[in-house]
Amino acid sequence: MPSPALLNLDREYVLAIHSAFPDFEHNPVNPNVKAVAPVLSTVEAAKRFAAFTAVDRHVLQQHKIIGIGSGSTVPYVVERIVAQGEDLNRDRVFIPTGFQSKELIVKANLRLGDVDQYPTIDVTIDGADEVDHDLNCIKGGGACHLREKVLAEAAETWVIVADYRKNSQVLGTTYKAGVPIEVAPFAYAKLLQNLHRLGSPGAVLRMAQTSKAGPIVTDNGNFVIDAPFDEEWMKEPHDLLTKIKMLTGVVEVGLFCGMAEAAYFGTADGNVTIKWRDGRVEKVDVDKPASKQ
Ligand SMILES: O=C[C@H](O)[C@H](O)[C@H](O)COP(=O)(O)O
Repeated sequence: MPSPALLNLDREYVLAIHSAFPDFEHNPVNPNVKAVAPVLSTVEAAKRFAAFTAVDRHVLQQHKIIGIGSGSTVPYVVERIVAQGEDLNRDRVFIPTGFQSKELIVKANLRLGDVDQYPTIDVTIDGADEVDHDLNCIKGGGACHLREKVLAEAAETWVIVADYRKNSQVLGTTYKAGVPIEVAPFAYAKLLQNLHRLGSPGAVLRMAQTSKAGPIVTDNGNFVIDAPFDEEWMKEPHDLLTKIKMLTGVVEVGLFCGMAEAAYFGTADGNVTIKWRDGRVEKVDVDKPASKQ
């Protein structure tokens, strides 16, 4: 297993540099070489601490089939898994939730598999757009939620990693774009009408932002509708999920309810808050060895 010192060194470095030079960006590859690309802001450092801590606790020696989720925190998950060493990773198979995670797995020289070969996964670690007090999540900001939900269901343990901005009481507090809904393309207009009638007058088809005219198309060839609902709806995400899922033409809804074992949030001060399924909230000081927490 990687040395905790790897994590500690980075934390001290990031905090020291950020207090002295608030605009300084951290190079996680080699802190002494500032020009060599990727750089870490406070938010990026938070994502990395969350990902590292979650991998250390949940991707264990006995785990051989591992799901890799999507989003901006997941590259750090792969970084930490790679740091566990070739001996451990040689016998493992990694299942992606989409194009991004497939690329991460392949580029890290890890063995790629698919969920149709491995319908039971030891552990899947994934990002989220927002997580509520009960570990219900909004996912699908990157349009990956269909595959993500299949891998979440397939996993014996499903764990979320994110930075502090995603940690909420009620879904929709910080992620305002609405509930991502993957839909069959030919059904989108009827579904927009039905969603407006259900209680989301602001529901819209998600359009490509750059380099493509028209709607975004998912890895599965479908469209995505973003449907904002008010707080009363979002307080009961499972009811909302059930209602949306019943609409004909819906492929999958980006509400993940009652699925997570734990959510790891990197905090702005360089530590990690863990919210567990049973309601416990644990603060992890990444400077201290696990035995002293
Ligand atoms: O479809 C995308 C996934 O659900 C992502 O896990 C989610 O959008 C979080 O992504 P990010 O970490 O980039 O905000």
